Amino acid sequence: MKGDITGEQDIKLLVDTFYGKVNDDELLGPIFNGFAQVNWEHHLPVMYSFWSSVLFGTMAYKGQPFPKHMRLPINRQHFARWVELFTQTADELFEGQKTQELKQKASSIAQIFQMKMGLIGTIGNKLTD
Ligand code: HEM
Repeated sequence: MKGDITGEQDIKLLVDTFYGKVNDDELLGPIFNGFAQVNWEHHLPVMYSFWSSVLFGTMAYKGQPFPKHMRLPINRQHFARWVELFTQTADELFEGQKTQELKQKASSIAQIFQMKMGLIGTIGNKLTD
């Protein structure tokens, strides 16, 4: 039986598994590894601290997530794939209240990013395809 997300080890497993899928994905892989040339040794620990701050209020993450996304060549399809892979990863590994919270936070942050980028209007109200 799957358990819920309870601490740092679970977050590490989630993040590592998720970015493993991102790397293999034909839509998202080239954004991270081609366009943005992400340094994974740096990015993964940043993401551990981001999610532990969001889920457990650890305040380990001090950055500002949105600006890094502003200039990426991404549209609603990229965000839909990101959310799909993230949700899939969470459901494969965990279940429970924190897991629900995680998936909900991820999709609402994805919505906020898309609104700030002008890709969608208010939630669920698309401006363009
Ligand atoms: C199409 C969707 C997305 C793409 C292609 C994407 C791509 C990226 C890239 C290229 C970086 C910069 C890595 C670096 O070189 O430092 C980054 C950073 C980050 N992303 Fe995303 N991202 C996406 C969606 C999201 C979403 C939905 C979230 C939150 C739920 C998120 C959270 C973050 C955070 C916290 C950082 C670290 C910012 C920092 O350095 O402080 N991303 N992302």
